[in-house]
Amino acid sequence: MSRETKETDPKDSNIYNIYIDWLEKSIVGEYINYYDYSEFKNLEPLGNGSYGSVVRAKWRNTDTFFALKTFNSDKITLKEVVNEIKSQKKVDVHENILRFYGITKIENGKY
Ligand SMILES: Nc1ncnc2c1ncn2[C@@H]1O[C@H](COP(=O)(O)OP(=O)(O)OP(=O)(O)O)[C@@H](O)[C@H]1O
Repeated sequence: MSRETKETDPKDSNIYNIYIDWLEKSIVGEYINYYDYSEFKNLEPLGNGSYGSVVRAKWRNTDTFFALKTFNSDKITLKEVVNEIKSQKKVDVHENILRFYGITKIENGKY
């Protein structure tokens, strides 16, 4: 299936809306912390994974640093972002698993 066909397929856009709804309801219901992207400063690249790049960022005027993971929309669907968040919540009881703090939205509207 070509990319164009995929994007205009109403079935796909319904699925997309289901995941956008899940994400936005989780943010509004405060099940997931939402950080304004403008609160992150001093962005420095950390590495690249199969989903996209990871940067180190300073939060507000604190000494707290976060690793911000971005998802390339051409490689991953929103469904996979949501599934990653759900999986992370199930396994974050282990000390070797990085803690998931929350989500932000970059200028182009991507989470
Ligand atoms: N919390 C972190 N602190 C420091 N570096 C990190 C952190 N998270 C990710 N990185 C760096 O970014 C790279 C990419 O991370 P990412 O989680 O996207 O992928 P991965 O775990 O390496 O592999 P995959 O994409 O297959 O899950 C890592 O290999 C690492 O170098």
